[in-house]
Amino acid sequence: EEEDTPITRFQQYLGFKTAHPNPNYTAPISFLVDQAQSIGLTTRTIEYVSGKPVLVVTWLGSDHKLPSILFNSHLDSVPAEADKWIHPPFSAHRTLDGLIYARGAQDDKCIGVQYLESIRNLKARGFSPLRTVHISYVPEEEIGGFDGMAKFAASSDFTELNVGFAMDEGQANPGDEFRVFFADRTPWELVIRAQGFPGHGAKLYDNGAMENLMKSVELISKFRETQFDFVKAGIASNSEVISVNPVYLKAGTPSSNGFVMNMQPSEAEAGYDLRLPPMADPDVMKKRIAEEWAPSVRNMTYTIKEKGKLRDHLGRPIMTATNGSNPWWSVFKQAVEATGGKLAKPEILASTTDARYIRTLGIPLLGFSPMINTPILLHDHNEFLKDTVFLEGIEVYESVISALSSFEGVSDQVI
Ligand SMILES: CSCC[C@H](NC=O)C(=O)O
Ligand SMILES: [Zn+2]
Ligand SMILES: [Zn+2]
Repeated sequence: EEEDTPITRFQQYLGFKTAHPNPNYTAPISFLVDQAQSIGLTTRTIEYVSGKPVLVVTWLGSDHKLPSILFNSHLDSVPAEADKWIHPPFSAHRTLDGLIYARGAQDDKCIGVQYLESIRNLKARGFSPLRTVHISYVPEEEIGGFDGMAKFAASSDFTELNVGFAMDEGQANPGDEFRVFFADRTPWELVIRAQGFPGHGAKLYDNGAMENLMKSVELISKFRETQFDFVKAGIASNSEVISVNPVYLKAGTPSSNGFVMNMQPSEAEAGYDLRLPPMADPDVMKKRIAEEWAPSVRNMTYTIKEKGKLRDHLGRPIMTATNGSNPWWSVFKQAVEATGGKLAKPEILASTTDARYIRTLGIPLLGFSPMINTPILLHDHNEFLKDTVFLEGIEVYESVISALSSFEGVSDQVI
């Protein structure tokens, strides 16, 4: 006889092969639709880009005029190198001590199932929400969300949801406090290119392309070091500084067995992953790139692809307040504390999620994945989540969803 419990349902969801570059979106969506309908929730699937569906699950509140609450998660996962895992990454194998191994166990299939399981329990207890609760399942987050949340957030469907407050994924904590995130860093893809005189490999001369590029590489490494030093000295956390990491180098004259070794090439380029915290000044960064990292006097050019915005339409850094000015913050905080949980100091997320598309609309959003006493394994080999941690997360969401959806708002504001 097949068991059907929150854990086996989690394992089922983890079994779908949702890794890039060919994520299966149909199977997990039909599973989620079945789950949602069995709980008595309505579902709607929308394709803004063909083959890349967005699922919206809805639990209607008693007051349709009040703004709704949205819980988001992504359907897709990063790839996994199966031969480097102790259990196959889509087997969702559960060890005797309760560790469930799967790509996506932490990032972020846990919350996708916990949202539904907590509503199942709230319904069973007879709870009914004042505000409407929506859960969204979006594709393509791991590759930037451009064909997923970016399109959804820009749609009239999204506007019609009338979202007043939203939650999205966060990260695990090896310690015993729940982490919560009020902003994401913004990614820039930076490519710097150098041109220079070609010449014999034996010749010493100025203005070779490689030489020009290497000067920039050194300058960028120095800047990277100054930022990293703030972290090492404990002055800032990883996500509060600007990170710049080289991700590829491209140069050389190809030959049949590698590269021609006695030619200095006329072109060379390097690619960087750059992340800026919301307070960073994008213009200062651009000036540094133009004047120091890729100056035309050294025959250099560059391209920056900004994969998100740092400022909203009023020029304010895109972040959610975690103080008295944001009433949702205290509702959330109290709901977590009501379960006996402790919240860590709110943080900026070092990486980037779909949360940025929602915050950009001016909607307050907190990143949160209730996983304490858990090593941070997202994008790593042997990603796992302990069964008891998963189950405790359901209880945390019961408290969070019931509190947020019951929040009447503050007297003179419709929030
Ligand atoms: C260009 S946005 C990239 C989004 C991606 N998100 C998860 O890892 C990240 O690299 O942070
Ligand atoms: Zn994620
Ligand atoms: Zn991820």
